Amino acid sequence: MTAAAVGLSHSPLIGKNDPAPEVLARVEDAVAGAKAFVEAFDPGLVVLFHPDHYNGFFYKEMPPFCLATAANAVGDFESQAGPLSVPTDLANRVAQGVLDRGVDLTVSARMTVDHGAVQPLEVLFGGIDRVPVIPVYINGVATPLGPMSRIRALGEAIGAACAKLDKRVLFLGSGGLSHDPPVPVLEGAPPRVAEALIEGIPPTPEQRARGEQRVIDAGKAYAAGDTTMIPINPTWDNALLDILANGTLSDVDGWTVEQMNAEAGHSSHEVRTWIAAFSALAATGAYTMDSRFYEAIPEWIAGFAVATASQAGA
Ligand SMILES: O=C(O)/C=C/c1cccc(O)c1O
Ligand SMILES: [Fe+2]
Repeated sequence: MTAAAVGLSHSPLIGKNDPAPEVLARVEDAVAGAKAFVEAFDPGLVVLFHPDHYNGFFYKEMPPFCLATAANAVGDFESQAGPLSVPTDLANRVAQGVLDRGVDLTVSARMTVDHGAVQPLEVLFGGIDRVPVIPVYINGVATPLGPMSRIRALGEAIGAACAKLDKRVLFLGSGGLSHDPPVPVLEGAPPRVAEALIEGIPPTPEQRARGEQRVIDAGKAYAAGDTTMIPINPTWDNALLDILANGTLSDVDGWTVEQMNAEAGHSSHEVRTWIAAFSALAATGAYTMDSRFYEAIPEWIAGFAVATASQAGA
């Protein structure tokens, strides 16, 4: 088995509230580099660690993480809708391998995914159905959130399970880094919002459009410096990228949810997808980070990063 990893921030505001052209050009360069890396690696299987933004997972059952044996994209923020190419038999084998290694994984035979899963597939592969992909949801917004050590354990178990496959496997993490978009919170929510967060009542097109406009407006306010959101934290973001580059992944075990909220915003937990992806790669052997890009982009409400890594000596 051969493995590689890519971490890629996502934002539903890309193309809807863009930063200055020179910032955009730097991002496009970094993304083009990641695309070239992926093309050269030529994965036979992608394991996609992604969060959800109350489009697929709701409080009636909210697992800390869940592996899909089939998945459908909802099409929020004009992202692509429809089925992903999930190889069900392989997904079941990986799920069994994770459970055999003592991590209490849940599975979904009909996972709904949103832009958090779709955007990296669109950006790196040109669509959601171009490559066999096993989506692995990791909760990054819905409290209570578990310890970072369990995310490492999940990533390691998935890496070890995939090492048994005769495949070229790309571990892809989608999200983060520091950011604090206006994602709804169950605690203290008005009854109608609470019901939607618990039951997952699909929004009407008008409700969805209003919710999306609220995020776009927040991006404009964030960029104008007129906001109550926790600022993007480049120091925190670069410290995380250093940990990933150095392979000292257990350094995150001491991070607490409260500290992450305060220092990097309430959606900084999306970095759990990066931790899982790099832990999976680390479980297959030593690795090197081949490329690393970072820029704070308030217009996108994102500490925006792109990184690629491959097995040492590959
Ligand atoms: O409201 C949502 O569904 C998500 C918003 C958002 C904004 C900026 C960066 C992200 O990672 C997001 O998910
Ligand atoms: Fe997100």
